[in-house]
Amino acid sequence: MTGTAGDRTLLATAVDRFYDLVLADPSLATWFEGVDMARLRRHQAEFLGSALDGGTSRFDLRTAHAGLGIDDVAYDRVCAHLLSAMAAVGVGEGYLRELRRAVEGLRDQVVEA
Ligand code: HEM
Repeated sequence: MTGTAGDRTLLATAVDRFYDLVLADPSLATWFEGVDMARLRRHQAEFLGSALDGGTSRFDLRTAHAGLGIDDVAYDRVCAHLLSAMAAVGVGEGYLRELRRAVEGLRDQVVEA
């Protein structure tokens, strides 16, 4: 999805929308207190643009989330916000299906509680 400049702009828009949804969700907001959100939005867009397209990423998700006590419920909610943000910017069904499968594959690296 992230081959062209247009794709990268779309992804950045989706990531902004994604974190707006996360921060507006009272069951998730506390995890992000004190986090530099501009940096996180940037890093998430970079991560999604590389790792989820089958490439490698400089981010180690296990290390990034270590000690945060993230459980399956929180993980499911974050993934739901990610998918609805992607859908809202007009990403196609096929890509959404791939994305759903890809984020399911990351669960073990993020959930620890
Ligand atoms: C689809 C699953 C997820 C992906 C792909 C993902 C990806 C990332 C990435 C790329 C970073 C930046 C790492 C860095 O800057 O070195 C990050 C940081 C972070 N993530 Fe996630 N994440 C996911 C799920 C979650 C969930 C479920 C939560 C909490 C409910 C969460 C909370 C955080 C927090 C708080 C940080 C910032 C940590 C810090 O800067 O100290 N993430 N995540």
